[in-house]
Amino acid sequence: MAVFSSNLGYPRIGERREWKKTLESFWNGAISETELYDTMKRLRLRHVQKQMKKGIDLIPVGDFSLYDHMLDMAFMFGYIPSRFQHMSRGSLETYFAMARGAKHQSALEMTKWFNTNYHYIVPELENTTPILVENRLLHLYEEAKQELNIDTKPVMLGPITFLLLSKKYDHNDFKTHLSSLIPIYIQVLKELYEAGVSWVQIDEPILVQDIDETIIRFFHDVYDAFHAALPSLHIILQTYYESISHYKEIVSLPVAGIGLDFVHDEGINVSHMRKWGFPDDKVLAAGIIDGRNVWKSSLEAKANFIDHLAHYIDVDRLIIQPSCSLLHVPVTVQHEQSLPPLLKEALAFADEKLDEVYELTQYVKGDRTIDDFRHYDRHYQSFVMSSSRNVQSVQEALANIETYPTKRIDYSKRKHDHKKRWNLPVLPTTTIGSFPQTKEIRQARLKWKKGEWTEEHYQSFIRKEIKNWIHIQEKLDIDVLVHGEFERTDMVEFFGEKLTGIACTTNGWVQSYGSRCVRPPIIFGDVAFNKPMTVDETAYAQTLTHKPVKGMLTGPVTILNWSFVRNDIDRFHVLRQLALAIREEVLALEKNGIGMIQVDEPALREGLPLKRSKRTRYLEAAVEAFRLATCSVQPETQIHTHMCYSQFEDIIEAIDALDADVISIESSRSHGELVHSFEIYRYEREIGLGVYDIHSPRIPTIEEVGENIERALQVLDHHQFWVNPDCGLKTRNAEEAIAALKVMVEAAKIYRQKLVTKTVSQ
Ligand SMILES: Nc1nc2c(c(=O)[nH]1)N[C@@H](CNc1ccc(C(=O)N[C@@H](CCC(=O)N[C@@H](CCC(=O)N[C@@H](CCC(=O)O)C(=O)O)C(=O)O)C(=O)O)cc1)CN2
Ligand code: MET
Ligand SMILES: [Zn+2]
Repeated sequence: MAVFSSNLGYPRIGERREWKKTLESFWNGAISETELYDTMKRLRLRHVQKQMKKGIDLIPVGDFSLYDHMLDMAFMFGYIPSRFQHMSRGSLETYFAMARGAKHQSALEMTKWFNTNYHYIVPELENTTPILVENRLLHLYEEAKQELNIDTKPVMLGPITFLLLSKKYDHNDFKTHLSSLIPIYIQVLKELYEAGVSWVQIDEPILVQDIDETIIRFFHDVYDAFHAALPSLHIILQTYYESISHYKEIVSLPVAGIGLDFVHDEGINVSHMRKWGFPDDKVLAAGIIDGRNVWKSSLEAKANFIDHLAHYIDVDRLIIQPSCSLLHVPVTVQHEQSLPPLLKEALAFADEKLDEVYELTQYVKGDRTIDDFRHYDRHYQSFVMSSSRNVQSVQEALANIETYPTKRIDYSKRKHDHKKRWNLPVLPTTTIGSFPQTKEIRQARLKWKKGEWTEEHYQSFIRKEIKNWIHIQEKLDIDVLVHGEFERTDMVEFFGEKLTGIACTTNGWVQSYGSRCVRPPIIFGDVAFNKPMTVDETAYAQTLTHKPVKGMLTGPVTILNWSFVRNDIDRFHVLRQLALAIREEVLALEKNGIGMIQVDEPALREGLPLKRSKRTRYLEAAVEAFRLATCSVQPETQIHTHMCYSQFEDIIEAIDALDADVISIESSRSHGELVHSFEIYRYEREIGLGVYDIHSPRIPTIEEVGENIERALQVLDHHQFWVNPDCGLKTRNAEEAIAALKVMVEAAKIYRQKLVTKTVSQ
């Protein structure tokens, strides 16, 4: 055996977001299907070639996608929901319609990929019998072979994770679905093998969750079958994001290699190796470079770790790789021009991480010594010691954390104050915060950032937008207004730019879903409030209307989960620092006459640890942070919060414990399921279950919105219920946003009227 360097997945978006721009040009008709395919092919091959030049031996193919890798799997197996079956199978039109919805078909649901800010399309299996529509992996392998003469490593999601993450089938039929998928996987693998593939990576991240014995038995069925059919193909069974729960059983499966995450496993994977050893007929694909954070590694410490692994496995059976796909980090540090130099030197994005993988592989081969690594991360080390990480006022506040209120007067008492203060109609209407971020707004911001526009010019442009949208909201007759968030690039980045201790990149883009990207801020030091961040725009909006304007902030948990966080202290310390900083902003808004303040926590569910045993601690910390941020307000101030993109059933008690007066939750793509959880859990506060999907350009009908209201009112009291969209409207255009809101307000009015008639007739 030889030692290999490997990668699990490379960012799709391209160094300059070429991928995003190409997709969007195709969607708005600026380029043809052929141009789309050609550009995508060029990008895909460029990525393979780049990895080859960096000395990566096992280069993934199949990680690249035109939208999402789960959707690719569903598509490859012909899992086309019936509402799309009139479209031609395998066509690009069908593919994008499933992802984004079409005129008469709603899109498939989209949800969080494990504990990340990446979202996947949830396949709907219905009673489809899968077939192999196209062996995508074979084409990708052959493409790289023909064009670049590189033997790549096809990567795909394994059948068990695929099925467990899919929906619209009876889970009692899991076995039947699995039985029909196994031969198809085997066909894919067989064709790959015959084409000359030697290594295949099959991802089964579900193995890091708490799965039971029955599922483990299915793992035997699947991998026994693969082995029986293709005894000579080298399959790596790959896991990531956590330690695996059934180590002993999993490492005994008949595969050539096991991929483990040694970064996010809290030492558990190694302790399993210590306890049970590692089979001597397998390779260990060792994930030792952090694929989810951006700090340079201490290669010295990593080399020591490899030496430690050597107690349990011959080093010539090691594959050195990142802990997971590099999908979650930006492409390269190279193009960053505005980061403080010391910080820039402390960072490693995808490309730099691959260099680290290469270096460590050379170490295992004996071509590097630990001495060679001594100075590699010196900038990172000096950074760790810097004063930005030891701000006295922050440290003092943390030491006195118990002096900050985390409890308000009883909800039952303050609720009456709120009813009196605003006297809103039943089923009040509102929106989630953002209005369309048009090209014009983004370009204005770009000009301001480049210095072509003065601060005043930009500010007055933003005010014009606010004014326009306050008028639009009044005309639509919405009850609780928002200023529209026009001044924000992104809800997390915006606060990252203003808080002390956080830096923002210029080109550090990461895919969030489809073509949408984010630049996660880098929390490098102690976090502190500097000066009010949202008061000017919010207070200005309030001067324009007699209706209440809701202040709009991003909560501490979300800032934490959507940033790259320093790793020298416990994350929960950072969380408390963020909570105290946001608390200052809440108080500043309140002081300036804003009576409703929404503190968004869309990432609260996403941060939930994959292992149940760790959840209580996380949820306690998250709830504490939210309460630290919000509980210092006066009883008459109404605190709102908002969440989206998640399954909420298992955190509903924590949601309650936030003690927010009003919550809005995304629910239209999975309405029935969410409403059902309120049958079981008696939620007493005010709540808006999103009544239409904002991710689709489709305008909902009054009937659809009405049905959603009606279903919610079956389990929630009408005095509790708010009517709002699923999430902010920043990704829509003005025309779509206005048309949909009009429908929403009309539907709310119809139901209001129905309620009045009902009360009168009773
Ligand atoms: N951080 C985060 N995570 C989240 C969400 C979120 O809002 N934020 N929402 C959920 C869904 N995820 C989303 C992620 C991204 C976007 C989104 O709209 N992203 C925008 C980028 C937003 C942004 O930061 N824009 C900047 C920079 C825009 C830009 O590309 N500027 C051009 C110039 C302007 C132009 O010509 O368009 C350039 O630099 O070249 C700005 O507004 O200033 C995009 O990909 O298009 C939406 C939802 C869950 N996770
Ligand atoms: C991803 S949650 C978004 C909440 C934010 N207030 C907005 O409307 O965009
Ligand atoms: Zn949202």
